[in-house]
Amino acid sequence: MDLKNKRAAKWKHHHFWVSFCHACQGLKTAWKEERNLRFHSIMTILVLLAGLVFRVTVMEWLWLGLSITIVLVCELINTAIENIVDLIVGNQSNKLAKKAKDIASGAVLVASLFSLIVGLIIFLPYLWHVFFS
Ligand SMILES: Nc1ncnc2c1ncn2[C@@H]1O[C@H](COP(=O)(O)OP(=O)(O)OP(=O)(O)O)[C@@H](O)[C@H]1O
Repeated sequence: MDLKNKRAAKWKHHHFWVSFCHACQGLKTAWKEERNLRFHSIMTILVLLAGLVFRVTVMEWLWLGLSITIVLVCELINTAIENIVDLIVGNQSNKLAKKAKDIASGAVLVASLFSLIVGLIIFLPYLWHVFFS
């Protein structure tokens, strides 16, 4: 094993709970550092409350759950990509860094638009019922 592989092996943990704690630490860091993630999390809580208030069906819960999960996962991957790009280029302006970050943000945008459409399809009929019937 060469020096590089030995160093990599130092960080390797094969215990499930150690990996689980690292994943939780990652969520905590992302929550602390990413304003957008906090915004999406607050939206998630509002959507879950709306689901409870309107007593949405099981199928609707599944679509809401899928939409929320896709947005949060994209936001976490976007954050990881931003950190990797910053690690590589630091404070320097770089065309490829911009491209990578913009594309990662694009993924969050696509997921958010999908969630918005799902939310409108599910909640508009309930709102219509409350206000117009
Ligand atoms: N090193 C860089 N070189 C050139 N442009 C950059 C660089 N870093 C960031 N940018 C540009 O600035 C934008 C914002 O980058 P930043 O790292 O602040 O992410 P952010 O504001 O957290 O983005 P997001 O809203 O997607 O989470 C990027 O999408 C990119 O267009």
